[in-house]
Amino acid sequence: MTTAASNELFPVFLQLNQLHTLLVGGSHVALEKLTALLGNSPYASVTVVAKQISEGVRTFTKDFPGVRLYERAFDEHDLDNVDLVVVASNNPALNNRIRQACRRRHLLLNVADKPELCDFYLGSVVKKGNLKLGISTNGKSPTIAKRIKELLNDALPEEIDETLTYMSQLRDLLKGDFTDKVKQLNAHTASLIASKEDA
Ligand SMILES: C[C@@]1(CC(=O)O)C2=NC(=C\c3[nH]c(c(CCC(=O)O)c3CC(=O)O)Cc3[nH]c(c(CC(=O)O)c3CCC(=O)O)/C=C3\N/C(=C\2)[C@@H](CCC(=O)O)[C@]3(C)CC(=O)O)/[C@H]1CCC(=O)O
Ligand SMILES: NC(=O)c1ccc[n+]([C@@H]2O[C@H](COP(=O)([O-])OP(=O)(O)OC[C@H]3O[C@@H](n4cnc5c(N)ncnc54)[C@H](O)[C@@H]3O)[C@@H](O)[C@H]2O)c1
Repeated sequence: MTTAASNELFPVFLQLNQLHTLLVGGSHVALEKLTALLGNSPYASVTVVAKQISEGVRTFTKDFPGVRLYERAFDEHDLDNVDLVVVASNNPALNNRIRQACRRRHLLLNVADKPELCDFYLGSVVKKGNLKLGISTNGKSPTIAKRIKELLNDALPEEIDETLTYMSQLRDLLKGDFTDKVKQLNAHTASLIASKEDA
C-alpha cells in the first residue's frame, strides 16, 4: 500500500445524446457547463431552468436542437424524467435541496465548483476525431487539468484519427478467433510505440 492520496474516481464516457440532462442556473458558470456538455454532445437533450437566463446562454444554445430554456425558479418536478443533473447556481440552500432530492431519486449530480456535493466531476477534454481523452486531477487543480489538455492537444498528431479508422477497418477484415485477432491487432500497433521509443 502506498501512502499517496487516494484517487478513487472511476472514469466513464457518457452517451449524453441518449440521456436527459437538467441544468439549473443560467449565467456564467452555466454557460461554461453548456459549452462542455454541448461541445462534446451537440445532440444532447438538456433542459435549462434558471430564474434568470443570460443573453450569452440564449445565444450559445440557439443552434442546439436538444436544448430547452425555462426562465423560472427550480421546482422539484424538474427532476422528473431526468437522468443526470448539473447545478450552476449561486444559491447554497438550493444546491443542498437539489443534493438531497437527487439522493432520494438516485440521480447523479454535479454541482459546479462544489466537489463535496458532486457524484461526478467534469473533466478537461482532448479530442482528435474519434480519440477522446478525459483529464481529472481528482479535484486538486482544474487549472492543471486545463494545462495538460493544452499540452496533449499539441502533442497528439491530427493523423491519429486516420490510424483509428484504419485499425477499425482492419479489425473488420481479420479472420480467426478472438485471441488470433487480438494478437494480429497488437502486432500491427506495436510499431506505433516502438517508433516513439527509437526516436
Ligand atoms: C475541468 C473543468 C471542466 C468543466 O468545468 O467543464 C473543471 N473546472 C474547470 C476550470 C476551472 N474551474 C475553476 C477554475 C479557476 C481556477 C481554480 O480554482 O483552479 C478553472 C480554470 C479556468 O477556468 O481557467 C474553479 C473551480 N473549480 C472547482 C473548484 C472548487 C474546488 O476546487 O474546491 C473551483 C474553485 C471555485 C472557487 O474558488 O470559488 C471544482 C471543480 N472543477 C472541475 C472541473 C472539477 C474537478 C476537475 C479536476 O479534477 O481537475 C470540480 C471538482 C467539480 C466540477 O465543477 O465538475 C474545467 C477545465 C476547463 C478546460 O479544460 O478548459
Ligand atoms: N463566475 C465564475 O467565474 C465563478 C468562479 C468560481 C465560482 N463560482 C461560483 O459558481 C456559482 C455560479 O456562478 P455564476 O457566476 O454563474 O453565478 P450567477 O450569480 O451569475 O448566476 C446564478 C444563476 O443561478 C440562477 N438561480 C439562482 N437561484 C435559482 C433558483 N432558485 N432556481 C433557478 N435558478 C436559480 C440565477 O437565475 C442565475 O442564472 C456561484 O456559486 C459562484 O460563487 C463562479
